[in-house]
Amino acid sequence: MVNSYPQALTIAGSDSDGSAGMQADLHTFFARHVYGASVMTACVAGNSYGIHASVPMPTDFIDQEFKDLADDYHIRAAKTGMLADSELINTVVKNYQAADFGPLVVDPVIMTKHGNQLLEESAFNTLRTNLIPLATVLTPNFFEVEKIAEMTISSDADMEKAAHKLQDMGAKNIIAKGSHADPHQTVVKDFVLLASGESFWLSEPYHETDRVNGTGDSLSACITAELAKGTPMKHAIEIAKQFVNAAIGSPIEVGHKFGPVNHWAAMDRDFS
Ligand SMILES: Nc1ncnc2c1ncn2[C@@H]1O[C@H](COP(=O)(O)OP(=O)(O)O)[C@@H](O)[C@H]1O
Ligand SMILES: Cc1ncc(COP(=O)(O)OP(=O)(O)O)c(N)n1
Repeated sequence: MVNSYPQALTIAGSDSDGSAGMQADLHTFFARHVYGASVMTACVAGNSYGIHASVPMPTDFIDQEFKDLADDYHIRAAKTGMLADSELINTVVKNYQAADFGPLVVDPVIMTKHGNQLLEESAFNTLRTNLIPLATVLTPNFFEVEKIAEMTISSDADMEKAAHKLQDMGAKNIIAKGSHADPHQTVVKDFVLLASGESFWLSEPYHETDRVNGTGDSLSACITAELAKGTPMKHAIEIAKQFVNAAIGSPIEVGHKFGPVNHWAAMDRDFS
């Protein structure tokens, strides 16, 4: 007997320490029982202390990666991660539009939580005008909400207003991730605005740990995996929030500083 698994795609940068980027996406797809394919857009060299070098992939190589997958695989959902600059964003937009890869989850990776800039400032407008309108789901973190919506967020009402601004830019569903900068907070809450207009806050317990590399990638990859399985949007987002929380809540010892989340802890859990 040949087993069959839904196929999902990550269009992202490779992170050499395995904690974030494409590697975190593929770990997440595996943990959610989805087959993971990848279009590599860039390579970063780094470890748990940070990122130390980065190179973009040639655009004709990216074209070939898309072509080879489109010719052979049945991708049911895709996500974007690090896209580095305007040229790479436009290459990905062109190829995604030509392919039939299902819903698109856009993680608008601008900067890591440790301050490494992964998208050139000059590409922000291309992100806003060319990629965000294609997003079935947009998953900005607190900093990215402020940057993309061009607003300062200092209250829940600000966050809700910003999410509506992002929807006005063309993204269908938004999960605007809240701040977790305060070590005394007890919960981390994200604002969700669905295409239907329904909106709500999702809360989970705050875990005080340095092992949080790849949280955003794992959240967006989990949404992508669930969409590839056909899980309805609201439930896909709810599962992803619980999945990431479980992965953060049970740290593993990898690296000496800011380590990865633990996908094993979240594997095969029945999130309702
Ligand atoms: N220390 C933490 N405890 C619990 N949840 C967290 C913690 N850090 C991040 N999260 C959650 O992980 C998800 C990814 O968010 P975030 O880390 O802000 O993304 P990014 O990696 O894009 O900066 C969000 O749902 C956020 O609330
Ligand atoms: C290659 C690569 N892509 C993305 C990231 C950032 O990952 P993300 O999960 O959005 O953020 P952190 O939680 O790692 O800050 C990365 N580091 N490398």
